[in-house]
Amino acid sequence: MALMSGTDVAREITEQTTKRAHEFEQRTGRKPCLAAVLVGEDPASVTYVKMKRNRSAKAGIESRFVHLPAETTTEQLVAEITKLSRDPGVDGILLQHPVPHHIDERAAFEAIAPSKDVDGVTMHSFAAMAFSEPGFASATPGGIMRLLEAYEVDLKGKHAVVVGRSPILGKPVAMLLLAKDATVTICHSRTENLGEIVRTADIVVAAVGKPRFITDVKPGAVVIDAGYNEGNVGDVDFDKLAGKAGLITPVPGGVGPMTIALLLEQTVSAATRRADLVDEREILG
Ligand SMILES: Nc1nc(=O)c2c([nH]1)NC[C@@H]1CN(c3ccc(C(=O)N[C@@H](CCC(=O)O)C(=O)O)cc3)C=[N+]21
Repeated sequence: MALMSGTDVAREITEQTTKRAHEFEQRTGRKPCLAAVLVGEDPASVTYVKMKRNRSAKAGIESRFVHLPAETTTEQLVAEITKLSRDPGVDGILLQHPVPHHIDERAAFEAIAPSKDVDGVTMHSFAAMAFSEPGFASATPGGIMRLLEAYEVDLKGKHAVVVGRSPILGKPVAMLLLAKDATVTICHSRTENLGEIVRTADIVVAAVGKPRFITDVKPGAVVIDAGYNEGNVGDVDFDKLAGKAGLITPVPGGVGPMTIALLLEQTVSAATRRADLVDEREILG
């Protein structure tokens, strides 16, 4: 068994991001700017947003925090996000998931301008991932793909089993694996014989949201744990699989840091692209 260190790969990516953020500032006189939107006071979400903002600051990215009360309506949230979408000082927008149940999350996500969707949560970004067109990857799926790449995991023709089908994790990571010529199976809460299917996988991506749910794999399988349950517990029973997997991500120190690295990298890319467009407009008059 060998560990896949998200911490190490994320550090390398963020070094590059920091350089690019600095170049952006030299060029435009301002830092790239990420707006983080949080609705309500869920303690885990408060912590994640804080982590993302701290990591942004360290990389030379300014962050703006829009903290809305739990009673915010869909209309109010859409209005706030639309404002950020139109604000020329904002390069990227992150709406922390989950939002309170009474809010139409899809409507809120779709208020994010595609050019600022650095967290890859809109239908536009999903379609780009599904069609292998340029665009922003969902942060966690994008991070998982970069981790597999860094450890030179061969995906072509291999059986990848994704456990979970959420719109910002299971579904998009399945699309990205497919684009790399993996044979992809998506399992979920209604799947029959789930354990049997998982045991046929060369690569397992656990994205179910159930602590230590994956307890057995094929010997030598590559195991990616995208779970983030309370107390830093993943969806994979690490102790049970450590001796059996070929490569495995720890929690913490695996997918989590990669998610943030991708968010920051894509924020600088969004900023740079917008500055390029402004320059182009000036040249063309
Ligand atoms: N729109 C949206 N985009 C997200 O990307 C998103 C979200 N909503 N909602 C919540 C989940 C969760 N998430 C994590 C990111 C980093 C760590 C992370 O870096 N964790 C550290 C440990 C945490 C610690 O050090 O305390 C690690 O795994 O090493 C975990 C979880 C992003 N999410």
